[in-house]
Amino acid sequence: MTERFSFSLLATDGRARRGEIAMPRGIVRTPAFMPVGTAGTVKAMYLDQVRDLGADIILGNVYHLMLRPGAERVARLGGLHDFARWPHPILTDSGGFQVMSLAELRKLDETGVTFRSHVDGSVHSLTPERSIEIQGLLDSDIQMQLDECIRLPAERAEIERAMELSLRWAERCRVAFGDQPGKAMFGIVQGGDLADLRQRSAERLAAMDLKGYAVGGLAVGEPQEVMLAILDETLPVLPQEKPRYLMGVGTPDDIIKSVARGIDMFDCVMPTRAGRHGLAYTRFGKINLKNARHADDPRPLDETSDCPAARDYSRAYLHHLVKTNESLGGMLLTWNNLAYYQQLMAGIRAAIEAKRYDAFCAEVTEAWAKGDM
Ligand SMILES: CNc1nc2c(CC[C@H]3O[C@H](OC)[C@H](OC)[C@@H](OC)[C@@H]3OC)c3nc(N)[nH]c(=O)c3cc2[nH]1
Repeated sequence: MTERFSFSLLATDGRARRGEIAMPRGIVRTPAFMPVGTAGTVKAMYLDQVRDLGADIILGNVYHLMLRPGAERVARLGGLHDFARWPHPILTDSGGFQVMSLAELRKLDETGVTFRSHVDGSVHSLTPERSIEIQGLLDSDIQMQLDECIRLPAERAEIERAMELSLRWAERCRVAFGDQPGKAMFGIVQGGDLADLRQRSAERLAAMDLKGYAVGGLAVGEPQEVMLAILDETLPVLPQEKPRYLMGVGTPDDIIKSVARGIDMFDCVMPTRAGRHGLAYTRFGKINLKNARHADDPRPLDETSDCPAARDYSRAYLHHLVKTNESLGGMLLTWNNLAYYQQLMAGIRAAIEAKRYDAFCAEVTEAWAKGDM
């Protein structure tokens, strides 16, 4: 067991990287998909199941947890790991994105952001220092800086203002985080869709010598090719020996294309949220179990899978559960979807080790296109 946070590159294949993040609570195999555990729970899953699927790390969220049950209360109860019974690594987002997307009546200035809770209208404020303090109270292993993620399209002046503010907040978070050898604080690259601002943001964050870097401001509705072009411009400026985390991404296709450009970590609500809405992610692409064509189909989603939700239940039964809005429908499809995402990540890691990543991408893309009619 290691006392220090460290990242090691084990293999590369082109710009794709196979690595490991080591910290006191465990090892994260990269490229990694991090199930979203917003309020200390991966919705519709037992965390033992999440672990059994191969997840090395899950996400938590300052915004949700500071509102309910409150960061000081979680700290009094032993921190998020004890509270949620997840003894492995946890990464927490800083709350900035959620304030901009969920809260009402918010005011943002140099000091931070003041907002009304979307839950009960109570007024709260988040500064860089308070966000890091909350993440410390949660005992989070990887803490994100407070940043301002703006919606695209936006004027250059607005993108530059938010990017520069996020850089000043990164420095304040770095000071507030201090020296915690077993934990990490990641900076978040902003700069919208403007290559020169993205590179300036990445260079200034790289100069802060942080333990890892996220690429933010993406997966906010822009076309995939715009996202990938921004990665092509931004990643070469970030240090090769530090982990890179693409926030909020994405579909299986987003993931394989972003790994090819040098991303190590991903998070996305898609597999869990889609599962609750009747959508299954499989080796054959997406299957919408609401569709009547499944009503008499005795086949499981994927008889070759080692996940019971994919292997042991007929599509007819899953269709029935989804149509009758039974809780078990969302539970089984979430289980299936997270299993598929972790199987995809395991395949990605093995392909990079075997230096056959391009062939792997061609194989999975062909299988998605062929479907399973
Ligand atoms: C979807 N596209 C997407 N998500 C971005 C998140 C939030 C990730 C966040 O996205 C949900 O919150 C809303 C998740 O909860 C539902 C959070 O999980 C705990 C997750 O935290 C890492 C970003 N967070 C920050 N701090 N900065 C960003 O620029 C940014 C960009 C994102 N794009």
